[in-house]
Amino acid sequence: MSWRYADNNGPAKWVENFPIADGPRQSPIDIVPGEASYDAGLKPLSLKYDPSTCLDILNNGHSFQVTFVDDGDNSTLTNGPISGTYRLKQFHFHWGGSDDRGSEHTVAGTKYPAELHLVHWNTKYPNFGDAASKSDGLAVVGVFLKIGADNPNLQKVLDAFDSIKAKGKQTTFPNFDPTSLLPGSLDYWTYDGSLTTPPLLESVTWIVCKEPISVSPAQMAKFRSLLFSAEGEPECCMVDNYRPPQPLKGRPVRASFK
Ligand SMILES: CCCCCNS(=O)(=O)c1cc(S(N)(=O)=O)ccc1C(=O)O
Ligand SMILES: [Zn+2]
Repeated sequence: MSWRYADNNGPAKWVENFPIADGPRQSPIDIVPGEASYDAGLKPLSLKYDPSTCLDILNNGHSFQVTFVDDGDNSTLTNGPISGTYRLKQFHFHWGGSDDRGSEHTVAGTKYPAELHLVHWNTKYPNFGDAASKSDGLAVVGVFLKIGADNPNLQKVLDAFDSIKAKGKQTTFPNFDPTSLLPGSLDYWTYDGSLTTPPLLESVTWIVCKEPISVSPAQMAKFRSLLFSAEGEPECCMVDNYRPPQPLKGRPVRASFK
């Protein structure tokens, strides 16, 4: 099924092929800081990434992703709200057609121009695909991007875009350290949610950082130079690849900070 983000195949239509779209723990959500409850039991995040596990960068037709070797515990997420060890599988972004929108999570209704997602899977399961179907199978760390100074670490990712402009294009992307894309503070909100793209599986522990990282207007323009379309198809700019906030349905949102 070729889901996208346009009016005829976008988020409002996904429920037709993925009924879980109307499920009890869908993502993203609007995070209302005043309604989040501080949980002193929440541990700090432990993110330990090995740049040598970075493999390639791919335009998958709905975003681009940087994929990691996940056959060992080289790049992991531990502590935070989760128990056990989760391995980094890939990171990707969501962004808007202009700087006033693009993030999936919002903070008291505020949209950021983009949002980074670092996807990890629980090593209590044999592989990513199996984990993706379990209620505690995945943990995604979300980081907001805010318009400001040029981000030289992000620029390393954007410099690969000329080789992956169209859907299906892929190129090697060695020795990148995703730690360089994390904000100075790892204070976070956490709640139980889902994948934000089909199959929308309700298997994600969301960990959303309070502090954004910077992105310059020129760098945002570079994001918007990618294409949803494959080579030989009419060009369709990859923009507005975000799902809007979904009903909280009584879920608690916890804060790791006061
Ligand atoms: C077995 C089916 C799993 C498909 C989900 N794969 S994923 O890497 O977790 C993912 C997460 C997300 S998200 N926004 O982190 O929920 C978006 C896209 C993808 C993707 O596959 O491109
Ligand atoms: Zn995502």
